Amino acid sequence: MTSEKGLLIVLSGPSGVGKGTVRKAIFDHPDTDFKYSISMTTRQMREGEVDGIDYFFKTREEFELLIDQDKFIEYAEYVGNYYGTPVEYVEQTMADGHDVFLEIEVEGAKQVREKFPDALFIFLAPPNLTQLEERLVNRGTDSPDIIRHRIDEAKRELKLMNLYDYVVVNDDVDAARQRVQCIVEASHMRRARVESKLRMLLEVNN
Ligand SMILES: Nc1ncnc2c1ncn2[C@@H]1O[C@H](COP(=O)(O)OP(=O)(O)OP(=O)(O)O)[C@@H](O)[C@H]1O
Ligand SMILES: Nc1nc2c(ncn2[C@@H]2O[C@H](COP(=O)(O)O)[C@@H](O)[C@H]2O)c(=O)[nH]1
Repeated sequence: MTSEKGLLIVLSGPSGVGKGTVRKAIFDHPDTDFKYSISMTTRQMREGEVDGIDYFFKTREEFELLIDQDKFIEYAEYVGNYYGTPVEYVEQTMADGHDVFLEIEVEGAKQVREKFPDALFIFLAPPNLTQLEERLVNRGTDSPDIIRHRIDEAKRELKLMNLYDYVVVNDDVDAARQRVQCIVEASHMRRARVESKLRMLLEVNN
């Protein structure tokens, strides 16, 4: 990495598209050296989830206090629960020179874009809506009502994919993992080129 500050990588997309699955494949891969920002949420813990690993689970009161204290770089209310990205971890980790990876929904990504215009925004898209619904049903974590709500949200979110730097279709987990890693690598190369050009220009002007 040539930049002192790490890159902020935002992976977003509708619920059930496979963001968590692709993220796990990325972090299980030996080439990956970025850090994952664990979000806070007020939703109920699912079977198998661990506090502090999957999320930091908070009550609504705790979360709202953190909002008042400006402790999030972004937060959103999604299908009845709050989700947010803790500011301290992200800023400190990037300042230490590490890339930070966020896996968040679309409204939160919009807020990150306003605060971090240099971040890299990747939209993970499903091959189609039928497969998206099948994935949510097969995952078996949500009631039919919640799945309907998430699909309604997905229809709205899919219309916003053109606001992203890249769209990756998750037709296959390993292929999607490779595409995301490639996009991050290309982004680093581009940053390095721009920085070296800038250095040259500054030398010429001095
Ligand atoms: N490429 C794929 N092909 C088939 N199934 C997939 C693929 N990617 C993920 N899945 C499955 O789809 C389901 C949803 O995946 P996952 O939980 O990773 O989605 P998500 O986008 O993180 O959802 P949420 O936003 O609700 O957390 C899981 O059961 C997962 O195993
Ligand atoms: N805006 C944010 N969205 C987040 C964050 N962490 C997770 N998420 C997204 O919420 C939905 C629902 O998640 P689930 O675990 O209940 O299925 C999903 O799209 C997540 O990516 C966050 O910090 N901010």
